[in-house]
Amino acid sequence: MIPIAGTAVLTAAQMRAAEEKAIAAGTGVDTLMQRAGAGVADAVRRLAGVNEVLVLCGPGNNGGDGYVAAARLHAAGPSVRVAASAEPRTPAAIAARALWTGAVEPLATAAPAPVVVDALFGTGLSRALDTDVSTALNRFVSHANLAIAVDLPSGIATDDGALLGDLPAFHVTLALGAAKPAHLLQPSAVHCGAVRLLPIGVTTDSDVRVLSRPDLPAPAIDAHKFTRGMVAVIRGRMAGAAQLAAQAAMHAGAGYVEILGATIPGAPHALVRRRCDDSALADPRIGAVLIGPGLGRDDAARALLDQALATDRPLVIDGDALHLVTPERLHGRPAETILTPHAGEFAALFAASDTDKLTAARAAATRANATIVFKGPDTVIAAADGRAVLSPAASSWLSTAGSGDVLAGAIAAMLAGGGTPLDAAAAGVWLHGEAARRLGPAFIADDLAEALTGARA
Ligand SMILES: NC(=O)C1=CN([C@@H]2O[C@H](COP(=O)(O)OP(=O)(O)OC[C@H]3O[C@@H](n4cnc5c(N)ncnc54)[C@H](OP(=O)(O)O)[C@@H]3O)[C@@H](O)[C@H]2O)[C@@H](O)CC1
Ligand SMILES: Nc1ncnc2c1ncn2[C@@H]1O[C@H](COP(=O)(O)OP(=O)(O)O)[C@@H](O)[C@H]1O
Ligand SMILES: [K+]
Repeated sequence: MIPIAGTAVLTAAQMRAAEEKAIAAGTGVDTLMQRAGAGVADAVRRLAGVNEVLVLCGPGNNGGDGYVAAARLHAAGPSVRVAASAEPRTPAAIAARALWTGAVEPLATAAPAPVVVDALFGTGLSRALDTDVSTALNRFVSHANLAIAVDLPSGIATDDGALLGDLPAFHVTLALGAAKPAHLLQPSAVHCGAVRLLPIGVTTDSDVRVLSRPDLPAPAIDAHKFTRGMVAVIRGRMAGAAQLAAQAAMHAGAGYVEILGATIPGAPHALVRRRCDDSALADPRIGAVLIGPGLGRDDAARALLDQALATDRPLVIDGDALHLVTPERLHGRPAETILTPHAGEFAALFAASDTDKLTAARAAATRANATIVFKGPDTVIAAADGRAVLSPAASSWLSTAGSGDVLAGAIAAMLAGGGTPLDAAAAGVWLHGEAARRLGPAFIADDLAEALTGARA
């Protein structure tokens, strides 16, 4: 049971390919199922203690994992019962079923237990759950003190996180072999509870990974303010938003932050103010320019955006600027670009799409030749080369005005500090989430900007 931070994320097809590779190399599916079932039994025993366990088994290999786990749990001591939705159908699941010597109760009439283990369906789910199955699953989970899903909560679409039925929420999900997009994308992720990885000896590789704590060392002994990263924030119509972003960049660790345009009274003394002209933007020491927070969408805003796009400095584009730019305008830029849209800005920039958030973000990154931070309760970060990072759900208290400005400032600081755009965006998202976690409930964006200092430290 290991945390999924930093691990590879595989689709159902990629997982099957990894499984087939292992099988071709001599590790049979029965061996993989034994490893999976043993890992599940071990995790359940640790989490459930002496409480009675009810294992729900489906017809495929997810059910097979359930039978193996039930047999192993029984051998280890705890009281275990098994209920099944259908007879096992795959050879491996049929063999696993034979290991369970106790009764197999019908799903509809089985009594609940304090601990329920859902091994009904995993990556092979091909359609919505039948109502009788989802009714039974809800009944068991609502009566349990602890609900554990094997690989995925049954009824969740592995690759896009859609809910194929009326699903309960689980406390823990044990991802077998690798995390899947559904463990991180909404609406499914919230049904998974805490996701833990059970390695099963299958080599898993992917361009998509789970967000992890970035490596952000203290400044080098010979560091000075410009080597730590210089951020220029372009002020637009609403100075407060740009100032919030600038403060966030400072608290996230940038060595020098300037606002291009007038500040407002009470701005931090450490914040430098300059006129926004071509020479200010051409300063070669600038590591990242940020435009968009509070920019406005009028002609003055368009002129500022033109200036920002013309610089040869790395650029973070947020907020209003995302309504003024087009993906095609970003193609010729001589330096890296990061775009930080929420769902509305994403739709305005790339047009609404009916694909899942990961696919949409990756396509958008390629189209704009930029790194995309597609924000929300399941933030997806995608690079133009196809790599992507999925963030576990951050605090829902982030749904407060100005928290996006803070994120943009944090990302600009990371970019100015010298990271690749994908690493910088991921580090900014991590710092933002960590600052929110440290604050607990009911904070405002100004608190969040300040809390970046603690998260960065
Ligand atoms: N990858 C690995 O390395 C390893 C994977 N392992 C495990 O295998 C799991 C994947 O197993 P799997 O492919 O057999 O699919 P699974 O999720 O058990 O369900 C398929 C069955 O359910 C049926 N069915 C589907 N939807 C349905 C519905 N709504 N309502 C009713 N029936 C429905 C479907 O029938 P069909 O669609 O053909 O009609 C088929 O019979 C994976 O999650 C992991 O736990 C480990 O054991 C070892 C290593
Ligand atoms: N329910 C939520 N759970 C987790 N994070 C959220 C949630 N709602 C918003 N966020 C995060 O808060 C930030 C909000 O950004 P944005 O929508 O641009 O706000 P604003 O424009 O007010 O600054 C984003 O980083 C987003 O991912
Ligand atoms: K399951």
